[in-house]
Amino acid sequence: MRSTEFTSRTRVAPLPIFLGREQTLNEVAVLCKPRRRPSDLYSTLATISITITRQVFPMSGLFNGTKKHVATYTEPAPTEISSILQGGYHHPLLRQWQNERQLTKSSLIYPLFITDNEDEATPIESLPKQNRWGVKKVVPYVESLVAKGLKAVILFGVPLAEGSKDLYATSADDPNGPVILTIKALRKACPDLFIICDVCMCEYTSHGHCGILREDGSIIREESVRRLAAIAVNYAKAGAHCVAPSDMVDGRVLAIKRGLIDAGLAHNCMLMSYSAKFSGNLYGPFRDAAGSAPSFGDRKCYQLPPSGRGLARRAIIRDLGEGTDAIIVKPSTFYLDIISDAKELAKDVPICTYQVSGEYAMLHAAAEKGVVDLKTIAFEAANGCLRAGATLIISYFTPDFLDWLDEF
Ligand SMILES: NCc1[nH]cc(CCC(=O)O)c1CC(=O)O
Repeated sequence: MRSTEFTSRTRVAPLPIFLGREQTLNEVAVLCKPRRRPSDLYSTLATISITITRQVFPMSGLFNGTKKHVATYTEPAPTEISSILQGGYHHPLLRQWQNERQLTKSSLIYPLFITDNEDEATPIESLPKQNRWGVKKVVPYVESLVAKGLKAVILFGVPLAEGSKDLYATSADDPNGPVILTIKALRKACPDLFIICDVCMCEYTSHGHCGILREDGSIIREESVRRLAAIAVNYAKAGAHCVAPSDMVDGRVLAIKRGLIDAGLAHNCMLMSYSAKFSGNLYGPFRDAAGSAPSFGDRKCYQLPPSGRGLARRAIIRDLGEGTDAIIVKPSTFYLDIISDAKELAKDVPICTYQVSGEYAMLHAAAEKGVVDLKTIAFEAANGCLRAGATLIISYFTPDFLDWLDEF
C-alpha cells in the first residue's frame, strides 16, 4: 500500500479521474505517478478534474472499505443550439445591450420639498439624504445637480407658518408661497431645467385631505376640481412647464386642461396626471416631510384600492380622454403590472412612475441592515420600472443616479 504517502495535507494537482466507480487508494496512487497515467482512465467520456485530496479523504472510508459517495453523470447528449444563451451577455456592454430601455439622466425627475422659511435646509428624518428646503437654499443645490446633468424636478410645497392652512388650500398658489417663488427662482437660475409642480391640496388644507370637504368628510367633487384647476393654472402662469395633479379627485384632469386652455397656456404647459395612484402604505415618510397626513380618516375613498387593477385601467383611459399628456403610476415597485397596463392602454403618451418615499426609505433601511447593496438595488428597482413600460421615473435616488450613471 502506498497509503503512507497521503495525508490530509497532501496537495496534488487536479487529475482526470474516472468517477463511474469507486477509487481504490492504489489506483489513486498509480495516477499520482508522473507520466504513468493508464490510457483507459482517459478514454472514458466521463472524466473530471479533481484533487486527489478531495477524492481520497476521509481516509477512513477507503481503508475500512466503506462505500464513499461519488458524483455520477447521465449519458452525454448533443447540445441544442437553442440552449445556448450566454454568448449574448458575457461582456458588461452586452449586458447593457440587453436592456430594452436604458436608464438615462433624462429619464429622472427629482422631487423637492419647499418650505416657507427661505433659509431652511432641514434633513427629513424618515427620508434619508433628503431635505426640506427654503427657496434661497434650494436654488444653489439644484444648480449643483444641473451641473451633473439633472433635467427635471417636481416641486411640493410645505407651508409651515402659523395659519398657512385652511379649508380651501389657499396657500397652495399664494404668489408669495414656496412653490410659486421657487418656480420663478429656478426658471431664472436654471433656464434649461424642466419644472413640474405637483398639484394637490393636502399640504395646504387644515384637515390634510386632498380636496374641499363636506361636513361628513367626503370630497365635494365639483368645487374641488375648480379649485385644483385654479391652482394648476397659477403654477403654469408662474412658469411651471408641467402640472401633475396627484389629488385623485374625479374629473380634475378635464378641469385643469380647460383651465389651461382658457388661460392661453395649454400649448406650453404639459399636463401629467397621476392616473393610477394607490392608497397603500408607502407614503408615510412623504407625509412626515410635507406635514400632509390627514387629521382624520384616510384617503381610501379617492386614491385607488391597492388591488384595483381594473379601476386603474379605467382611470388611465378616462384621463387620456380628459386630455392628459402623460400618465403617472404610483407607487412603482409593487405596481409593475399597472405600469405595464399603462404602457398598453396609453401607447402614445409618456409613462412615468413614482418610486415613492416608502419604497426609497425601505431600500435604504435594507441596505443599512446589510440585506442589499444600495446602488445595485436602486438600479434593479429602476430597471424593473423601465422593463414594465415606464420611460420616466420620479425618484429620490436622482442625485445618486446622476453620479452613478457617470461611472459607466
Ligand atoms: N397628495 C400629495 C402627494 N403627492 C405625492 C405623494 C406621495 C409621494 C411619496 O410618498 O413620495 C403625496 C402624498 C399622499 O398622497 O398622501
